[in-house]
Amino acid sequence: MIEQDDDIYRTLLESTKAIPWKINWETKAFEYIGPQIETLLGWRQDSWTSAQDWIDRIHEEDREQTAHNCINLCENGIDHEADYRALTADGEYVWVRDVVHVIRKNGVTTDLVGFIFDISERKAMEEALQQANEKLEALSYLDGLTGVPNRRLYDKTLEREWEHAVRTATAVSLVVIDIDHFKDYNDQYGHIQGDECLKQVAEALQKVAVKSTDFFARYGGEEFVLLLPDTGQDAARDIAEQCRRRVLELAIEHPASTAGHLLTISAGVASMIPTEDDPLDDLFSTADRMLYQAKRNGRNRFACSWSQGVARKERESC
Ligand SMILES: Nc1nc2c(ncn2[C@@H]2O[C@H](COP(=O)(O)OP(=O)(O)OP(=O)(O)O)[C@@H](O)[C@H]2O)c(=O)[nH]1
Repeated sequence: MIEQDDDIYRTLLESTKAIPWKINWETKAFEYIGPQIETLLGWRQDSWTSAQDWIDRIHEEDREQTAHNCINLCENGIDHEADYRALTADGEYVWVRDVVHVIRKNGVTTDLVGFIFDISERKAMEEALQQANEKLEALSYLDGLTGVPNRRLYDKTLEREWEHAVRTATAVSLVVIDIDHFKDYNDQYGHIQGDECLKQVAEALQKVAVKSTDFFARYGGEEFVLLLPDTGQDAARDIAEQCRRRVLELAIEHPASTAGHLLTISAGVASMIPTEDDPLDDLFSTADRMLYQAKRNGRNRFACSWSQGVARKERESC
């Protein structure tokens, strides 16, 4: 009767997808492993002789941590699970989950029994999900219309660069750019052509950001920002002038503009060597104030502010 039961248990164990195994903890020898292991990994059932075979067939990157944790937990009599990539006989890897039960006698570990599960499908799904999430995350930092970075990424970048400038006592500059009389452009040509115009302007302005640390973004509406780390007032002024010229060179007709018959931009430039006492908002609010000064003084121009500590110098260019 007992022998018959053994047969039934064996048949049951060997017909499941979970692969049963048993290791003698003292000798570290495999006393049993289900024949399904051959289907999953290609290694013959009788090739699993010792725990070292198991360790050797773990992916190099997972091996040390998996083996170390497992040995530790087994010695302390703690049941556990481990996910790792198992080597197949033809050199591929399959994600598996090992569920380990520790058998102890008088507080000493004697045997381990467990099941190996194929979790490769779930892992593939997790990886696809993670890739989709990363793609979504990247998209969430781009402006849908122009494809350039958006305000969200600008805020993040500004924070990082501001901290860098404070820490290294280096200059940081910001150019805030606004298309002149864009409402009139939309009114004359319609919103769709207005969108096209925004795309063209974004593309032209993005090309001005040549240094790897320069960061260009659409701030919102018809307003763009160019953040220039490690850049003082003279270089920032040159860059603002380049922005103004690049947009003018697009030669987009805008007869309703008071700044000429072509589409133009105005810009405000703020440059500073910030200290810990300066609020982060200072850079934008100063550049924005300079932008409105440029607008007030006739558009198609920029105005600059340079500050270090309490000293502030402002000037206008056209
Ligand atoms: N086509 C289009 N228009 C936009 C978009 N975002 C903002 N605008 C338009 O940009 C215009 C901005 O107008 P205002 O803020 O009055 O400024 P302005 O007409 O450019 O005048 P100044 O800035 O003073 O030179 C508004 O008409 C908005 O509808 C967009 O994504 N597409």
